[in-house]
Amino acid sequence: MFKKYVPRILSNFGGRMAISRRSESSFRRIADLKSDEKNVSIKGWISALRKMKDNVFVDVVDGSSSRPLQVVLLKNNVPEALQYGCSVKVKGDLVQNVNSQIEMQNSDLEVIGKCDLAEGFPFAPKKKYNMDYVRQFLHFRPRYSGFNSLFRLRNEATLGIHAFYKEKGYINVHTPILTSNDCEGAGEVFIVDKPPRSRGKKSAPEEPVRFFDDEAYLTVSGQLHLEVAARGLGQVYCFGPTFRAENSKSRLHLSEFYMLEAEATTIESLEELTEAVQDLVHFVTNHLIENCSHDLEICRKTMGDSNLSDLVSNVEDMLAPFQTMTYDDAAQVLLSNSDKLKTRFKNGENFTKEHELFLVKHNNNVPVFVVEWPKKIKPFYMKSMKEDDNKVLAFDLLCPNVGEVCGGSFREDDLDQLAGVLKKHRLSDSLDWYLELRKFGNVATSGYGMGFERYLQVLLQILNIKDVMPFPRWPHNCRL
Ligand SMILES: NC(=O)C[C@H](N)C(=O)O
Repeated sequence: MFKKYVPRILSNFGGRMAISRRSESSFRRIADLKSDEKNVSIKGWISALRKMKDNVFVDVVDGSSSRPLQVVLLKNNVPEALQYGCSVKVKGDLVQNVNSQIEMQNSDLEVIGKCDLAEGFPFAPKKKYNMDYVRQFLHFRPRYSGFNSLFRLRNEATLGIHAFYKEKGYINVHTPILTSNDCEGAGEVFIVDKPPRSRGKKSAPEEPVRFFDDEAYLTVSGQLHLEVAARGLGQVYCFGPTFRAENSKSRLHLSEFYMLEAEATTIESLEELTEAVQDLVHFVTNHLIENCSHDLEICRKTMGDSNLSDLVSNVEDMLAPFQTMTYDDAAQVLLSNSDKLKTRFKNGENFTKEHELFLVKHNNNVPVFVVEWPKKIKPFYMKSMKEDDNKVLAFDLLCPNVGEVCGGSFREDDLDQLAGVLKKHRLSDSLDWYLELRKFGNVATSGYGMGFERYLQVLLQILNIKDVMPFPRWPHNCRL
């Protein structure tokens, strides 16, 4: 029997655990403040200063909210080092001011860390900087108002994603980052290499390199592991860092990004699969609107690119019913508009970014699923259509600003078919276990992978993917 263990710092109120006040910090978070409280202490950074005749009005932010707390200081009570950007401790009484906002009065302010523009702090008060400039200072970006909001949005979207899957009964699986499969057809892989200890020391014995003499890679997708987990758990998902080694410096690629992937035995048609993706996008977008609409507004205003006007979506576009068109229909649209395209489209081939964006625009900037793709341009694991063996049961979800945000398919589950495909791709040895999944207790699965940063780019109208990732990595750039 398990005995219920109640840690000393926890007390049990009516069956619900509450953390004892003794473990709480004496500092409060701005988001939690209410008016008419006295002697409240906060810690944060100065985001604005306004000097009046008798008072100085100071805006303090602490990361908990997009709204700063206004602190009123008497002029003769202002520390000398007080400047935009410095870190402070403030204590005072909270009241509701004439603008119905909470304000701190009778305040005592202590500067904890000075911040001097003259000594080289790269951001001046009230100035708007372009994203390329801000990106040079990854170590200060969380304090820049748009990024401050972005971090909270990423957090809230993550919570929304987990809430969505919990509601749908999916199990979160921690798929590995180090993996021995490099063969998804998803892109180029980073190879894991252990540096030989002997390097530089002639006498020491040679140490094995790579992954203890074996091949190992940084994951390009958790899909194959999810296919394992789904045949046991039914409905699974993973959400974690994913790595691609393409030498691309485009505004849409990172060497490390977050991908949300799901796999299920319970979905029976391509229509159901695309519906599941639409539900996910709608749920997470609504979750963000409900929980951090001000952050959404700030992010779009300070970091969004208004030059994108004909490419961007409104938040509402992400909540509209998405469109669906077959690859063949999409191909017809591109062929009949070839005079408007810079890159030539050849039927049966993949779309370029320009083609993807053209198709979205053609659908009035509402996200569009392109379904039923030619087999020869899609990865080996996709299931052929019964009606046409040259097509696979797959989709790409195309969105404004970025093009493809999500891709998915039914997986080939026929043992003989898959054995043939693996043989053709010389994968029979490395993916023997993948084939065995179809041999013992098999059930068909389908799933998808959504680029988290691309979704945020669409929602926030942000041009460059590097600006929706806290610490972006791209070719030749691994700062911090
Ligand atoms: N789980 C998925 O379907 C995503 C797919 N493996 C990809 O990397 O694009």
